[in-house]
Parts: sequence; C-alpha cells; structure tokens
Amino acid sequence: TIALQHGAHRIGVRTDADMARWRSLRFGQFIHWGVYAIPGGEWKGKTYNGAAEWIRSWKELPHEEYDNLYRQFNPVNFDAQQWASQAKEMGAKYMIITTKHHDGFCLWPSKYSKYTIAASPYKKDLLGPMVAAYNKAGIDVYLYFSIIDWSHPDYRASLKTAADSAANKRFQVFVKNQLAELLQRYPTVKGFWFDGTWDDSWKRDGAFTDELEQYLQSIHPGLVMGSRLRADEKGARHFDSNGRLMGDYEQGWERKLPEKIEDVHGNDWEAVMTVPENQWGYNAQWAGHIKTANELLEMLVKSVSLNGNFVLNFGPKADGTFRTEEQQLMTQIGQWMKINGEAVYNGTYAGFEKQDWGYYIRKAGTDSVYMVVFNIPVSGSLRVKMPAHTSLVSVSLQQQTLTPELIGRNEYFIHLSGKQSDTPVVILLKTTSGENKEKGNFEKAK
Ligand SMILES: COc1ccc([C@@H]2N[C@@H](C)[C@@H](O)[C@H]2O)cc1
Repeated sequence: TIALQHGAHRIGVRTDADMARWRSLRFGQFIHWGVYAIPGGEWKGKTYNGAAEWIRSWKELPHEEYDNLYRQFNPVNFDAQQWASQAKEMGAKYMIITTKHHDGFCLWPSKYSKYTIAASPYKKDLLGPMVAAYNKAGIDVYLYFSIIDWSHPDYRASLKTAADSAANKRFQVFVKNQLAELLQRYPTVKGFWFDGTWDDSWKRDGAFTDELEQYLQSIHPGLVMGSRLRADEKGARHFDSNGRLMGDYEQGWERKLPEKIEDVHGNDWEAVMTVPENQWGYNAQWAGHIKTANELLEMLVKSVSLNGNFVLNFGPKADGTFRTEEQQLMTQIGQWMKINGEAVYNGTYAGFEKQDWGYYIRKAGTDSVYMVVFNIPVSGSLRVKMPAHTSLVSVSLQQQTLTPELIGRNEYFIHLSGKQSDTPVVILLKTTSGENKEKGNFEKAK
C-alpha cells in the first residue's frame, strides 16, 4: 500500500450508533428545490434537454437572466407540515434537501452570501420549518450541499494562476463558513450529502477535504457523510489510492444500482434515484419513461437486499407544491410500505443464493429472512436454497403459515399456486443456524 496522509482513516464500516441509525433507515426522500424550478426545464417556448437544475448552463438562457430569477422566487404554497406528512405517508425515514445547488442560491438566509432566500420576495428561511416538520414526523434530515457554486466570484474549476489559487483559498473559507453556519442553525441534522466535487480545484487539495471532514465531525460529532466529499492527496476520489473507501458510505450510485453483493465490496452504500430518466429539479415536460411505484419499490428492495440505502428524488414546483404524479407515487409506495415496511427497515443482505422470483432481505441481527417476490413464476413454485448451516423453521405469508415442499438437500419449493398480485408479495422465513434435520416438519418430496 501507498503511504497516504489524506486517504481512508478507517478500514471497514463505521460501527457507531449514528451510522447504525443511518443504516437502519434504508429508505430516504431526496428533494431538489431552488430557483431552477421557475423555468422548470423550459425558456421562452424552448425545451432544455438536460436536467432541469442545470438549465443555467444552457446557452438559450443568459446567465444574467437566470441569476435574476430569484426576484420571482416566492413559494407561497410551501407547507413544511404537508411535505413532511406526505413523506411520512410514503414511508421515508430520512430526507435530503438541497440547501444550495450548483447555482449557489441558498434556501436559508446565509450571512456569507447575498444570493439567498432573504433576497427573494419570500424572504423567510425555508430550511428551518422543513427540518422541524420532518423531525416532528420522525424523519431524519440530511443536508445536500454543492461545493461548486456558480454564483461565487471566487469559485474556480481549475487553478491556472496565483490569483486563481488565492481566490480558491478564499472560496474554501466560504465553504467552511457556510457548512458551520448550517450546523449551527440546524443542529438536529444528521449529516451532509456533498455534490459538485469533481472539479480539479477541489480534488487537487486532498488535505483540505480531509481537514474539512474532520472539522465538521469535531463541531458536530456523529455526522454521516458519504464518499463524494473527499479526495486523497493524489486526487483519488471515493476510493483512496489504496482502494479504500473514504467517507462513511459509498455515494457513487446515482441513477444506478449495484447488481450483486460483490459490487459493494463490503461497504455501506446509498443509491439516489430520479422518477424520470434524468431530472432532479422540477421539470414541466417530464418526457420519456416515468418510473412506476412497482419499479421504484423493486429498486428500494434490491438496494436493501444488497445492504444499501435507497433515496427517491422529488422536484417541487416553484410555488412549493408537488406535481400530481409525485403525490400519487408517494401515496402508492406508502400503501405498500405500510403493510410491508418491516421487510425494508433494518434490512440487510441475507446471504441466500439469488433466485429469479425476487430478493431476500434479512432483518438485521435476527433469523428472520424476508422473500420479496416481484416475479411469480408460471409454475407458481418459488425455489428456496438454504445457505450452508442454515435450516428453515417456518414459512408465512401475512400471518398465514405455508408448507414448503422439500425438493432436495436444503432446497424447497414454496407453492403460490393460483396467487396473483399486482404489487410485490412478501413471505417471511424463520430460520435457524445448524444443519437441516432430515425429518424436517415439511412435506417430503412427492
Ligand atoms: C456531470 O454530471 C452530473 C450529473 C448530476 C449532477 C447532480 N447530482 C445529482 C444528485 C443532482 O443534484 C444533479 O444535478 C451533477 C453533475
């Protein structure tokens, strides 16, 4: 291994209570909200094909015009209580809010910037009521913070001159001040979700990123921060130059999921997902494929089955309301979670051989293994192959006991004959360690 001053400081997962809490939550709500919701992916009758929150980079929308949109930002229909209750209904256990996206507009009245909600017609802080309402609903809050800040005169993507380096130094102080300000204003937040850390100006100063993470932990112990914040002193990101994860969990799964357990290398990880193909901020068009509740439930369940968290994104409108399709998704997902959430919350990798019918999830620290079925086979028979040294004690589907058929050594069919369902079916396996007793209390193979 290479001697590193600013690489990973820990080998293996974080084991403290704050991280265990993050791990138990499993299902989060992402919210992308800012002045980009005003154009909503369109401008003067033209449609921007990129992600709506990136519209400032579109040549059809002059920076001058975009940078004055805040004068119209007045979310009179914003109701933090309503936001929190619909998130609770969906079954989200944490929420990540964009305090400031790449455009630099702050949803809180930062004393380090003029480009904030305080300068808008709305004037009032948006984050305070949000954090209070979500926490009251039993939902933890994490703060998305973009390091890139297109509004700040000292932001540099690369450092070519001494003047650039001086500006970057001033910018680093600005970043540190804003992050400390957020923790001071919102002390109940549980962590940061950093973004916009790919520019050379950031990744070349591994020492600063390391010191910043340690500074934030020192003023707010227990913070959970993913792998996007830091670079090591050789510019490596997410994984240091020795291949070790930096930060508390792998934060690279954006609009994509791992396929198998080997893909996550024993690390904690989180996937963040959009409902359309690639829109985070409000986009009026919502062209292309819009994911259904069942598709999104499968992504959630697949993530948990591979020992990760899943965060679903919403893009509220400029007036502070959610589009109908997003409200309907929260309701539909919530209906399934209300009955089956026990299979998701505190879920972990079960160690069973993957089968085509769906996913296994083990309730952390227990012998309870859930089968979440997305594909009922034409045979109606769900194959279950017990891992070595694990035997099956009972099988149930919503309190109804099922009798599996032993079809081989440690292998069963669970018969769902005639069962149809238009939402995922959950079966609970009670297991115990130790070899299967040959005379298991199940039907012998016919
Ligand atoms: C260079 O490609 C991207 C893609 C997405 C992003 C941002 N990360 C997501 C979580 C959204 O905030 C998106 O704007 C930034 C740069």
